[in-house]
Amino acid sequence: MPKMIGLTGSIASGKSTVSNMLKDRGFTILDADIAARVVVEPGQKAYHQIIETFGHEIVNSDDTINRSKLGSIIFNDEEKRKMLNSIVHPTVRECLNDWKIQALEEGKKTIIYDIPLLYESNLTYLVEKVVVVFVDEDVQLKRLLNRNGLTEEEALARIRSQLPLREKKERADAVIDNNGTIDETERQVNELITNWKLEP
Ligand SMILES: CC(C)(COP(=O)(O)OP(=O)(O)OC[C@H]1O[C@@H](n2cnc3c(N)ncnc32)[C@H](O)[C@@H]1O)[C@@H](O)C(=O)NCCC(=O)NCCS
Ligand SMILES: Nc1ncnc2c1ncn2[C@@H]1O[C@H](COP(=O)(O)OP(=O)(O)OP(=O)(O)O)[C@@H](O)[C@H]1O
Repeated sequence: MPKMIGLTGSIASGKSTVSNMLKDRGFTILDADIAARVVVEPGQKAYHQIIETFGHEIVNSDDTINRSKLGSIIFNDEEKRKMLNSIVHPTVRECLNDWKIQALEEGKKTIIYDIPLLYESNLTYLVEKVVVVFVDEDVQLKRLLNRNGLTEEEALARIRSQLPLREKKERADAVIDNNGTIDETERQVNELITNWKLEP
């Protein structure tokens, strides 16, 4: 049985940065954000449910979901966020499970779940150990503003829609501090691989 590892953090804390480093070293990453994009493509079950719930105004002219519009609705309204989660999350779990089965068939020694809402959605049962990618809130806000072109108010609403990152840090089996340079983060990723004896 391979080692099952959870990789989490909060919005813009650096999960993708760390998971790309792990991918470069040959590790298999099951990415919940990617799964959440696949399951809302036109024709998929969740796609129709989202339109029934949020209306045709969140559909682009090419029939895809307008993620920016849907984001501005759900990050400002907890009830609507819960509605979207209840549509999307079950199909995300199914998608991740299909990918896991494939990775098992391929004989991988380590399977890494990259799940931003690992703690919020009580998914820790999927993994043996959790690593949290941590940044201070001011760094997180600055990086989120730079990356997504949101207003400060929109960025803060996104940060507050998740469990505080310091609480995730307290629950973690290991923490990667991503406040510093990319090189400093890379060094911690290498240490983690050594300490946990991880092999692809
Ligand atoms: C609202 C949507 C359309 C916004 O899309 P957008 O392309 O702008 O963002 P993206 O999907 O890349 O998500 C960026 C980050 O936002 C955070 N986030 C996304 N959804 C949620 C949510 N429901 N609750 C809290 N944080 C969330 C995560 O940290 C994620 O890494 C999209 O995030 C979505 O469909 N969310 C619901 C599914 C979900 O919960 N995904 C998270 C992993 S399962
Ligand atoms: N150590 C670092 N130094 C400078 N910039 C960084 C560092 N780590 C990440 N970034 C930048 O910060 C932003 C957020 O990082 P990343 O996309 O990896 O976070 P994430 O946790 O995957 O985000 P999300 O959950 O929102 O998708 C990106 O623009 C990334 O290039």
